[in-house]
Amino acid sequence: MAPPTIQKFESEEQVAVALAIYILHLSAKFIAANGSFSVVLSGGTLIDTLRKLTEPPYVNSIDWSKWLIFFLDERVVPLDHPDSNYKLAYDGFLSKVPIPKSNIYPIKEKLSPEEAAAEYEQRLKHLVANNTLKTSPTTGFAKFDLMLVGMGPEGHVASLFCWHFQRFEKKKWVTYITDSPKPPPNRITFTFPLINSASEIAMVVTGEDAADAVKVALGKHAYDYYPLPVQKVSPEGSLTWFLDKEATSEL
Ligand SMILES: O=C1O[C@H](COP(=O)(O)O)[C@@H](O)[C@H](O)[C@H]1O
Repeated sequence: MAPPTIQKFESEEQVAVALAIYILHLSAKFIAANGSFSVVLSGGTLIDTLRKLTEPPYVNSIDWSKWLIFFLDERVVPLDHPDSNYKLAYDGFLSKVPIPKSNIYPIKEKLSPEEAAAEYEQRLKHLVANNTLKTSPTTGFAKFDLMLVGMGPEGHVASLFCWHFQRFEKKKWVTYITDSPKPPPNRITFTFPLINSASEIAMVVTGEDAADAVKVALGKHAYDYYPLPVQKVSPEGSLTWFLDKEATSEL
């Protein structure tokens, strides 16, 4: 992987603007090259940081009809449950932009975590087989154009947590967890081989709660040891960090 690009901003508002410009350019680039733009959303604070995309001039400058939306991780709850990442994304972002409903891929409801993970993985493999999604020639996993990745204050990404074996998964594309340390306990999540097959990853991290984990991931001794899931984010494409002043306060 090429060294990550680290972009630091004075405020979360500036992060939101820079992120909108970055996504706008990638959207145009991938649509021109492939006719579509596959985007993977995290939940959490990321969704609010996408707000500029729903406003002029950005909202009118994007060909939303070509976007395909996937979920990096999901809580195994009904899609209208307050804990659902789909509901968070729908209320805060997807309902405000004209992405066709058939281009949005939420998890299937009423399945166990294990079944929901297997079903989502099968659906991704089907989309690769019918050329809706690309494959990484290096890893054989699906190759998404852009993953928008948030980070929890203790350094988790997606639903891949410290001290949980899912972060070492090598074969599955999507796995599950039934004892998430952050509620709710039942979740499905993309695995690191799938995450790291992406063309572009944006790590979007704001707020002082994240400062300690940012120090471990990006500070002077960052590469001496690898205790945090976020340190395993290492795509075959490009990695860009979007950080506000508070998140970098320990660097
Ligand atoms: O539980 C989750 O947490 C992470 C981080 O959320 P944040 O609120 O600290 O930004 C999020 O990226 C993930 O999608 C979500 O399920």
